[in-house]
Amino acid sequence: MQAAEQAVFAQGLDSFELMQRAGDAVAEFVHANWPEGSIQVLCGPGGNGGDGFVAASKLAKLWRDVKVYSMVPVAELTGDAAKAAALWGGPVGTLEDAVEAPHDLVLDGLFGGGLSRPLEGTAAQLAQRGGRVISIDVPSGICGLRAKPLGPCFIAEGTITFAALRPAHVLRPASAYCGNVFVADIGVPVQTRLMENSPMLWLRMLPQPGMADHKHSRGHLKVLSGGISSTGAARLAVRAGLRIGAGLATLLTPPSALMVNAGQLTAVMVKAVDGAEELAEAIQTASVVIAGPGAGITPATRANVEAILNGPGRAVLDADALTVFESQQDELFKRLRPTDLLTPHIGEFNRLFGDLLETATNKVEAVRQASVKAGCTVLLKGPDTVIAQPDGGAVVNIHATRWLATAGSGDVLAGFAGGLMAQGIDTLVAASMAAWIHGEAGRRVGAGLISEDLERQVPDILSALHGEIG
Ligand SMILES: NC(=O)C1=CN([C@@H]2O[C@H](COP(=O)(O)OP(=O)(O)OC[C@H]3O[C@@H](n4cnc5c(N)ncnc54)[C@H](OP(=O)(O)O)[C@@H]3O)[C@@H](O)[C@H]2O)[C@@H](O)CC1
Ligand SMILES: [K+]
Repeated sequence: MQAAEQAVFAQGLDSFELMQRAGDAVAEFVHANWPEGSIQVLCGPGGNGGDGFVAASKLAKLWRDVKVYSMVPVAELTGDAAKAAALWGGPVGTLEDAVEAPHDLVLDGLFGGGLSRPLEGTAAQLAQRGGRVISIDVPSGICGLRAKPLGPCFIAEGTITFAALRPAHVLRPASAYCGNVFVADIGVPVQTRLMENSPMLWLRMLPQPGMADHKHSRGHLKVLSGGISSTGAARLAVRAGLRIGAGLATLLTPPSALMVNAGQLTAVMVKAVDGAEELAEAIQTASVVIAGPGAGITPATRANVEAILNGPGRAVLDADALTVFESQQDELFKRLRPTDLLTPHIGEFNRLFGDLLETATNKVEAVRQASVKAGCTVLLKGPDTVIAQPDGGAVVNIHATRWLATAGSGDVLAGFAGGLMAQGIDTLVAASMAAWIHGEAGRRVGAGLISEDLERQVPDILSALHGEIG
């Protein structure tokens, strides 16, 4: 049982009342989205099956052609599931009966939050049968908390869950089995610390200049360039940061790469810095400094990161700025400030945080634990990008496209985050905005995307978002 639900029961709200609300919401979800066809309702032995019985009763009242199959004989059901089964006045078949029975849709109410082991026997056979499935809470066979299948599992077109998303609804591999996920409000006052990224979370905080603003009041982003043969990554980041609204953007470059950088930048300023001491001086006026893209895994990069973390601006550390601390993570962690941001991909994450992805319950927990270790916000890039801050707040971004898996894509993301942070946005919020806008830009470009294309999508995306605000 979810902690929030337990809290509600402690307040005296009846668990069967919740089950009835859940089952009614399931029926409405099914009827609204799959208005035609006969429905085979599969009910398990616990609460998930109870929801199935309630939903079946309601769907029958909506004149739907419903047949119900229960994993255990109704007489053996106990508690709320037994009460729910009593609401259903029609015949109840066995799961074996369901295997060959004709139907158009399956409503999967076999197991939800109480799945404790892989599906076996007829349940496993039904899961692997194929066909159109709508799942209650999670597709049966998926562990909602660990966000992965325990064995055979249903593949749903749609999943309806209650009160709040579970990790399985947004994290791979489980999310791939859920189809479209709908969260029904059943009156549980949830204070979830896990959110799916969406403009709804942050639209009103999206920065836009006021009439009295000028370039100096909109934040100064500084990005550290790599050496002469690896300058492109930092340019991608700095242009992305300027485009997303930082008032000023400066590329800090080794003197040897000054000409190559200066030759390719116009609105972005370019300043030569030779070594960590000069860097420390150059970042005194920075709101945010980005380091890592193209930096190189060298003692110089490490000295530069240390200088940045001693400076006044917030830091966005990516790529080599993370890898350079591979065998001395604590040297990095002790310097990070709570408002800094790390943006590792999975390899960089493992180098910094060891086997957290293996040992934590799920990816969200792994990134939460990483953010506690680091003492700042951590964004783990992937098809399900997870952003977490040390107090447990976490956002998962699934607004993306596979075309974003290309060179330089992460540098642009770091630039978006840094550019938003430079405008004064809270780190977790800025990272969430950046991840969503990055995904949206990728979707707009689609096939053939190269990272240079992403920043060019920003004006239209920002206009659309600001249009929503009015
Ligand atoms: N909590 C609430 O307030 C609300 C909850 N709601 C609903 O309740 C659901 C959670 O209910 P639940 O806790 O009864 O768990 P559920 O998944 O139905 O079944 C557990 C049973 O299955 C058994 N079992 C497990 N794995 C098995 C396997 N592989 N093969 C065979 N058996 C297996 C397990 O047995 P055991 O592990 O003890 O041996 C136990 O008997 C939740 O997902 C939502 O739909 C809504 O009504 C809203 C209000
Ligand atoms: K289910």
